[in-house]
Amino acid sequence: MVGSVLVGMLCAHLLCFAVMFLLISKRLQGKKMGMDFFAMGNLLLGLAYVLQLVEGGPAWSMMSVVNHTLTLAAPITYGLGVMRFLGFPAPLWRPLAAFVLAYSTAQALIQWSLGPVARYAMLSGMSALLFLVMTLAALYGVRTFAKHLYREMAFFALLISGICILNAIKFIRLLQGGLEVLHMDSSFQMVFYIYMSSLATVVPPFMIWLVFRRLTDDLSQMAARDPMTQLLNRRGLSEALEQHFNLHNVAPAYLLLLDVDHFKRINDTYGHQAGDTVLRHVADVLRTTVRRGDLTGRIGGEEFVAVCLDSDDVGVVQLAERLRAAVEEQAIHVSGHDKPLHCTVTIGVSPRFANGHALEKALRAADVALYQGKAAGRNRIEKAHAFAHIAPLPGAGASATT
Ligand SMILES: Nc1nc2c(ncn2[C@@H]2O[C@H](COP(=O)(O)OP(=O)(O)OP(=O)(O)O)[C@@H](O)[C@H]2O)c(=O)[nH]1
Repeated sequence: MVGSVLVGMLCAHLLCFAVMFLLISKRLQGKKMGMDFFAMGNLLLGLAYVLQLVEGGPAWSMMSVVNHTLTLAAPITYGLGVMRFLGFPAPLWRPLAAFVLAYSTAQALIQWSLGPVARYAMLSGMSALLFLVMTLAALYGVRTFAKHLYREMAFFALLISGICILNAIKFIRLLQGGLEVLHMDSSFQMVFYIYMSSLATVVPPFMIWLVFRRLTDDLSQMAARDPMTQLLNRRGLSEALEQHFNLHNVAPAYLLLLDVDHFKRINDTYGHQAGDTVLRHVADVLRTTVRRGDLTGRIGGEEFVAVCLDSDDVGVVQLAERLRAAVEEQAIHVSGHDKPLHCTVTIGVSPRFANGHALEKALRAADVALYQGKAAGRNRIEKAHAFAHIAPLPGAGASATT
């Protein structure tokens, strides 16, 4: 009786959260983050437990075959959902259909050749194996593809390793004691159902938390980046610099302000779309030319920024020269035009500065140098005077610059 109540509650949890996952996945539209798969997984497992309740105990029937197949199809679907969440393009229907066919056939063969105990043991053994693979994948993910979800993946691995262990114990007990073990009110089954009910209560809010985290991460990424080039915007640069200087003992930085020469002429001659292609090209050059760890941004129409971290007066000018030469040398292919375009940039270099608050001052200093570079003929590098010679921005406090 108690066993049936536990299984009934488990069904209710699974099916309710299946509906919730489905509603969330509908809301997420294009980027469902595996929520539709989790809804399907919960539905399959919920239905499997409904069948178990209806059956009452071990039996050889179509219902039992379907029950076993659904019980294993659910973790496969969850696994595929986790892959989706992590950004791998996992398909659902084909692997699921292939599994349903293969496992239903295997059940018939095992039942006829080895008997019912072997069929139930196969279910527990396969479940233990599947959850073991999922636990190992989660642990592997902690060190590799899901490093940013370190705590979440470790917690997930802990939870599912519990089901793995319980199924492994059930497998052994089935082989030793036969189908008696599966009696709904046996103490082992009670522990099993209580653990499953706890999981069915804990895991869905946990998954929803993961989606929420991903969405808020995406939002802050969007707020910090320029949508056209995916470089940092002014806000993103400021935050990244703050973070950099919050680390102890970091060397001062330099700011390079790049402006595409005669960009209005490019727009006017080739059109706005060609202008956008040129901007994306300059962004790519910037991204690929700076050192790993340096910051790159777009702060206005055709104005770009590189913040050179951990360098010196000679190194920063070398970087500026590399950037200038790379932009000048590379041809830009624009759709609708046979001949590739060429463009140049003028670069203003700020004096070095040592805290995140100095960004505005550094921009101002680099801008003055840039203006001088434009006046001197463009396609060149101009290094700023010391900050002391630059008129302070309205409202800017004294910054610890060097
Ligand atoms: N295609 C495109 N054009 C933009 C974008 N943002 C600003 N612009 C254009 O960039 C041009 C900037 O022109 P100016 O400020 O006169 O500078 P310039 O022509 O590059 O001249 P110099 O900087 O003096 O060499 C303007 O025509 C803007 O309309 C953008 O996102 N895409």
